This record gives sequence, structure tokens and C-alpha cells, in this order.
Amino acid sequence: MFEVADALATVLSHSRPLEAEVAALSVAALGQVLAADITADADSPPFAKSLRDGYAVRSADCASAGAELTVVEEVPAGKVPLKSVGTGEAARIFTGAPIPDGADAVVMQEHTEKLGGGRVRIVDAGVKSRQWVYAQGAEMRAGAVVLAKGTPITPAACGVLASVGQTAVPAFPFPRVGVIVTGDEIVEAGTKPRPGQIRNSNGPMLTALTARGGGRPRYLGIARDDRAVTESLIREGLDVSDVVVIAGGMSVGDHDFVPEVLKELGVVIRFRQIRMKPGKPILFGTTEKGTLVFGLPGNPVSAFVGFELFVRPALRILGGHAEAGPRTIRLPLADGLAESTDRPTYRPAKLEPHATGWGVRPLTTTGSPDLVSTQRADALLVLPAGNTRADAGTLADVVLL
Ligand SMILES: Nc1nc2c(c(=O)[nH]1)N[C@H]1C(S)=C(S)[C@@H](COP(=O)(O)OP(=O)(O)OC[C@H]3O[C@@H](n4cnc5c(N)ncnc54)[C@H](O)[C@@H]3O)O[C@H]1N2
Ligand code: MOO
Repeated sequence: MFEVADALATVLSHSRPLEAEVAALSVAALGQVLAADITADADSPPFAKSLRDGYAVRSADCASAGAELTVVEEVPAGKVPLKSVGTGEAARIFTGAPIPDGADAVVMQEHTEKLGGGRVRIVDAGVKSRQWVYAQGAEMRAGAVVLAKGTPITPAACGVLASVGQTAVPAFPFPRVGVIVTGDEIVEAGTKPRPGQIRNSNGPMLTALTARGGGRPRYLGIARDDRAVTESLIREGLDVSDVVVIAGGMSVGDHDFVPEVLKELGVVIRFRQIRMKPGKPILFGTTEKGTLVFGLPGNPVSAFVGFELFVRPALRILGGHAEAGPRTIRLPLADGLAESTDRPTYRPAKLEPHATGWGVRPLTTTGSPDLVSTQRADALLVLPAGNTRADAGTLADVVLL
């Protein structure tokens, strides 16, 4: 039986970034990772620009309050100043407009008084050189790397890419994830279960976890407890995916033959059990061409926890992220806790406001099938094996989802 850390290290040692593609920049690329450095094609801003509506002035003219200046022209955003600002002069200027030659500062219009005859009084004293001026190249210099390879395409990065004129960029693709569930008792959501049957919650949950975790899910269906059907579905999964996730049939029951089928299909099984709760029967294997195969327990909460701890980190590496996760932080317990467990335990939990910032509260649950409580989770509280007796406020390890 593997320890959690060894299991994760094994998964990551078989995970490599996928071959880069060219991604057109639309919301569909959100979350992909850049596969090349992106450089600025020009300075940004391309010219020194005003950060305020007001007057462009020479700061030396406005050392004391009450300076009266002649307004030589008006410069709206999108226009180029035609005149330079000389001693005793100012230009009416608007946010985003280029600073005219000669001026070195902008005074906000709230700090001025319009006089007759094209004159303006500067009410402020001590106007500083460069105030409300955004210098040419302050954000980026032409030729500089603005987004390094490995940077995730976030909403702000989309804005940066547009500002350097990019419409398509080299990026790592979202890994293709085939999702298969097993079990004779499972029927799809649109069907009314007959006695002994239950609806398939793992399929929709795992495709959604895949999408949230940076993978492109493809739901392949239910493998009935029949060897031939299971084999053909898994074969299809291996053909079309970078990662295959199979839920159920991992345990030791007479119908749990998924591991045997995997071996027949050439999957090298790297581990079959992890010392953790829930989710002991978690399998991981690899094929010769590098496809990763995860077998998760049929119990939905166990499948959820197993996905977050092992599948999601693999998807991140395949998708080009530098950090695999899962991210673990230490947070105070919202309540006291007294629990014994024979294996390290990952309890679905909720973050909540706490005296010192954020705290964590495990969700009340009826056990590994209980998705109704788990759907509220935004974290997993980690309890070490053995007896845990802790007061409210004690720091505990928390995996962020
Ligand atoms: N004698 C032993 N029995 C069990 C052991 C063991 O070590 N010895 N391990 C237990 C643990 S831990 C778990 S977890 C389960 C995992 O078993 P399987 O992976 O083989 O899962 P199944 O038996 O197929 O299903 C378990 C449970 O989950 C329900 N299920 C399955 N698929 C779905 C689905 N798509 N949607 C909703 N619910 C699903 C299924 O009906 C069962 O109730 O084994 C323990 N037993
Ligand atoms: O550990 Mo199983 O995964 O208890 O439900």
C-alpha cells in the first residue's frame, strides 16, 4: 500500500506536458498555459499619457499656488498635441491623451479655475514633475518578455496578450480525459432506477471535476459488469485520451475486474492502494505511449477526493502548469475535534470567516456515498492517522479545492 505522498510522486513522475498547439485567443483558451515567451511589440504606453482630466503644465510654473497660465490647445484622447507647452502656458488635456512637449505634469481639473480669455488658474501649490503622467514604456518596453512560458492564460493575461497584438499563441492543450463508470446497478440520470439500481452520479461529477481541473472531458459511458463491454470501453478511452479515469470496480469483489482488463490492454499498474481515507482502492497505471490511467473507487466521495488529490495534479502537469498542487495550507479549526482514524483522512470541509482571517470546518457527512454534504466542500481537512484531539483554533492542514 502506497503513502499519499509516494502515490502523488509516482503519478507526477509519469506526467509530462503535452505537445504545444496554437491556441486562438478567445474565452475557450482561458486556463491554458503559454508554451512560449511572449514579448512586447512596442512600448506601452506608446507615448507618455495623462492619467487625469485637467491641464498639462510645466511644474516649474506652478511652484506656488495661484499660477495663471494661457491654454494653448485642447488634447483629447486619440489626438496628437500640435503645440508644445512653453513657460506660462498649459494645454487642456483628458485622461489617456498624449502629454504635449514641454509639459511635465498634469493638474486635475478639480484643482483649477477657468478664467476668461483662454486662461486658467492653478489652485494647487507645489505641482510635482511627472504627477499624473504615465511615462512611455512604464508598463512594458518594446522587446521585453511580458508573459513568460508557463504563464496561465488568466483574464488579465488575455488583456496583456491583446495589448501586444496577439490573436493566437503557442499554448499547451487541455488534456483529453476519458471518463468511464462501472457497475450493473448504475443507470443514467434520465432513467428511473428499478429496485436495486442507482443513478450515475460519478459520471457527471467526474466530467465536471475534469473541466474544473483544466482537462477536456469526454464521457464514454457505463461499463456494465461484463468483461467484454468493459474492455471495449477502456480500449476506446485509451485510444482517444491523454488520461482515462474509471470509477468503480476497484475493490476486491467478484465483479471488480477492471484491474485485470487494464493489464490485458497493456496498462502497467504502478499502484493499486493508497493508505488514506476515503479512497483506499485507487489505482494508477500507464501505457507505453504515456496515457495515464486512474481507477477511482465507486463511492462518490472517495472518487471526488481521489480525483482532487491525484488526477487534478496530473492534469495540471499535462496542461503545462509549473505547480502541480494540490495546494495545502494551514488554517485554524472552527471547532474542537476529537477523532481516531487508522489511515490519513481527507474530510470534505468548508472554509469560513474566522477571528484571524479564515478557518476550516469539516462537513457533517453520513459517509463515502454522501455527495449532498460534499457538494458544499471547498477544501479537504487532513487528519493524520491515530488520535486527533484538538481545540478550536488549532492549526490544521487543509487542501484547497
Ligand atoms: N471486502 C472489502 N470490501 C470493500 C473494500 C475492501 O477493501 N474490502 N473496500 C471498500 C472501499 S474503501 C470502497 S471505496 C469500495 C470501492 O469499491 P469499488 O471501487 O469496487 O466500487 P463499487 O463496488 O463499484 O461501488 C461502490 C459503491 O459506489 C456506488 N457507485 C458506483 N459507481 C457509481 C456511480 N457511477 N454513481 C453513483 N454511485 C456509484 C456503488 O453503487 C456502490 O454503492 O469498496 C468497499 N468494499
Ligand atoms: O475508502 Mo472507501 O474509498 O471508504 O469509501
